[in-house]
Amino acid sequence: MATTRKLLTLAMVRQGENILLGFKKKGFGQGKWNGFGGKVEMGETICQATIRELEEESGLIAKAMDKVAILEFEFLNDPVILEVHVYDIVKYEGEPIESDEMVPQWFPVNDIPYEKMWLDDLIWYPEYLKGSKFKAYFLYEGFDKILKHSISPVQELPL
Ligand SMILES: CNc1ncnc2c1ncn2[C@@H]1O[C@H](COP(=O)(O)OP(=O)(O)OP(=O)(O)O)[C@@H](O)[C@H]1O
Repeated sequence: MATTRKLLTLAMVRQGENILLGFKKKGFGQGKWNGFGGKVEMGETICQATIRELEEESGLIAKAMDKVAILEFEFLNDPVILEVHVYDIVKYEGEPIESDEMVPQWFPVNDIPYEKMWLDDLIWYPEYLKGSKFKAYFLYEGFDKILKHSISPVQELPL
C-alpha cells in the first residue's frame, strides 16, 4: 500500500516547573490533553503553521522557538503516516485563553495527566523535559495500543 505523509505541528510551552497543555474539545485527539498544533496548510512553512496553530488554539503568540523533535506515527492498516514537528516555545506574548478547540491549563511537570493523553506522550515527554532533541517512531494498533516504537537522540533537526 502506498503511504502518504501528513505534516503536523506541536507547540510545547514550558515555564520552569510548569507546562501548558490544552484539553482538546473536538477533532483528532478529542478528550485528551496535548500541546497545541495541527496540520500544515498549503503554501505555509512548518514554522508558520506552528505559530498559527499555537495562536488559534491557545491565544499565545510565539516569539522564539526551537525544534526539539520529529515524531512519526503509523497506524496499522492505515496508509497515512503522521509526521509531527515538535517545537519548544522559548518566548511568547499573551496569556492563555480558551478557544473553540482547546481549554488551556498549566500543569506541574511532575504531575502531567498522562492517563488522559496519547500513550506515546508517556514515552517521549520525559526526553523532551530533559532537554534532549530526538526522533521517534510509533506504530499504533487503533488509538490505545502501541505495537512498537523507537526513540533516538539527534544533534540537529532539519528546520
Ligand atoms: C498519535 N499520537 C499523537 N501524539 C501526540 N500528539 C498527536 C498525536 N497525533 C496527532 N497529534 C497532535 O494532535 C493535533 C492534531 O491536530 P488536528 O486536529 O488534526 O489538526 P487541525 O487543528 O489542523 O485539524 P482541523 O482543523 O480540526 O481539521 C496536532 O497538534 C498533532 O501534532
